Amino acid sequence: MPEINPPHDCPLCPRLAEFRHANRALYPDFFNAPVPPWGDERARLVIVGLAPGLKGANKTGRPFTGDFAGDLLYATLKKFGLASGEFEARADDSLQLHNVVIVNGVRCVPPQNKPTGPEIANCRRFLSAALDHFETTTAYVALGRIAHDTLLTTLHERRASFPFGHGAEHHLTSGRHLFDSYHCSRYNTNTGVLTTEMFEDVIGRAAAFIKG
Ligand SMILES: O=c1cc[nH]c(=O)[nH]1
Repeated sequence: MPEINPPHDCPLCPRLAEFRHANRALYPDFFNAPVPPWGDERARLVIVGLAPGLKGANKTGRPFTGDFAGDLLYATLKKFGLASGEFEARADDSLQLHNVVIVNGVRCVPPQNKPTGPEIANCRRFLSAALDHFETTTAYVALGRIAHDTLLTTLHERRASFPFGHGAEHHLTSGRHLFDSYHCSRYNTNTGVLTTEMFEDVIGRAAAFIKG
C-alpha cells in the first residue's frame, strides 16, 4: 500500500530537502517537515492546496494554519458548516473540519512559495495515495491552477478536457465533481483577483454538492 505521507526527511526533491535543513537550523521550533493532509477521515470533499507556507503550515504542521490564506479558507468553511471551533493559527486550536479534508499538492515548503514541475511530479505519489485513502470523496476543490493540474494528472483525467477557470465545475470521468477556485493566497486577495464573495461562491457550491 503506497504511503500517504512522505518520510520526515523525504529526500525526493533535493532543493526542498536543502531548504528544509536550512529552515531547521533557522527556525528550530518550526515543524519543518512534509505537512500531512488534515481533516475528516470520512470526508466527501477534498480540498487541494499548493504547498505549505514557510511561516504557516511549515511552522505549525497543519495545512493553511498560520498562513494568511488559512484565514479566508477556514472562515469560509465555517460559514458553510464544513468547520467548527476556533481557528487560532496553531495546530492545537479547537478547529475541526466536517466532511472535508485538505491536502497540499506539494507537502514541503518551497522557496518563494514556488514548487518546480519536477517537485510537483515527485510529490504526486503521495497525493495519489491520499486521494485513494479518502474513499468517501464525491467532490474536489482545486485551489489554483497548479493544484487543478496536479489533481487531474493524479486522477488520470485528461487535462485538456477540463480547463482551469475560477468558478468552473467539471464532471470527471470517475463521476466525481471538481470545483475550481483561484488560490486564496494573500497576493490574490490583496490584488482583488479573488474576493471573499468569489471564494464563498465556490465553497458554497461545493458544500451544497456534497450535502445534496
Ligand atoms: O496552498 C497552500 C497555501 C498555504 N498553505 C498551505 O498549506 N497550502
